[in-house]
Amino acid sequence: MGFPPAVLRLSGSPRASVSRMATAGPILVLNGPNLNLLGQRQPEVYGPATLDDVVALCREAAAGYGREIDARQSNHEGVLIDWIHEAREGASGVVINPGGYSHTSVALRDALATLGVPVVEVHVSNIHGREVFRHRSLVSPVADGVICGLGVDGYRAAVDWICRRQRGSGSVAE
Ligand SMILES: O=C1C[C@@](O)(C(=O)O)C[C@@H](O)[C@@H]1O
Repeated sequence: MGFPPAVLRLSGSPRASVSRMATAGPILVLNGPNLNLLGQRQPEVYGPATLDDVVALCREAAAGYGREIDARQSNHEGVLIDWIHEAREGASGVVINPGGYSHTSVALRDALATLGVPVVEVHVSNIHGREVFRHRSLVSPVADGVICGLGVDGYRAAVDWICRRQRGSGSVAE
C-alpha cells in the first residue's frame, strides 16, 4: 500500500520515551545538502520558502513553548555527523532534513542512532511520490517520526511534536 500524497508518520517509539529527555537544551534543526537553496531550487517541487523562512517558523513554534532552536545547515556529510555528535551533549531533540543523504548515508543514520533524544526526519516534498531512489530513507528507521510532503510546514509540525511530548518533563531524566 502506498502512502497518500502527504505523509505524516509520527510514532511514539519506545526509543525516545525511555531515553534521556534533556528539555533544557535547544532543539537542533539540521538541514543537509542543497537545502541552503530552498526558495531558489526547483520551486515547483520545494515551494517558495527559503531556509531563513524555515528557521523563523521553527523558532516561532519553539517559542510558543518557551523553547529554543539551534539551526544549522551543511552540504557536507562529515560536518552534519559532527553536529549530531555535538547534539549528544546538549540538544533536547533533533529535527533533520538530511536531503539527498537520506537515501545514501549509513554514517548519518549511525550517528542519529546514538542520540537519546527525540529525532524527527522531515522532507519538504513527498519522497514517496517521486523517483524510486527517493522512496527509501536510511534515516527513517532510526527516527521517532517522519514527515514528508507538507512543504516547510513539516518543520513546524516536527518542532511542535517534540515540544509537546516534552512539555512538563522540564528537567533531565535518565
Ligand atoms: O534534497 C532533497 C530534499 C528532500 O529531503 C526534501 O526535503 O524533500 C528530498 C530529498 O530526496 C532530496 O534529495
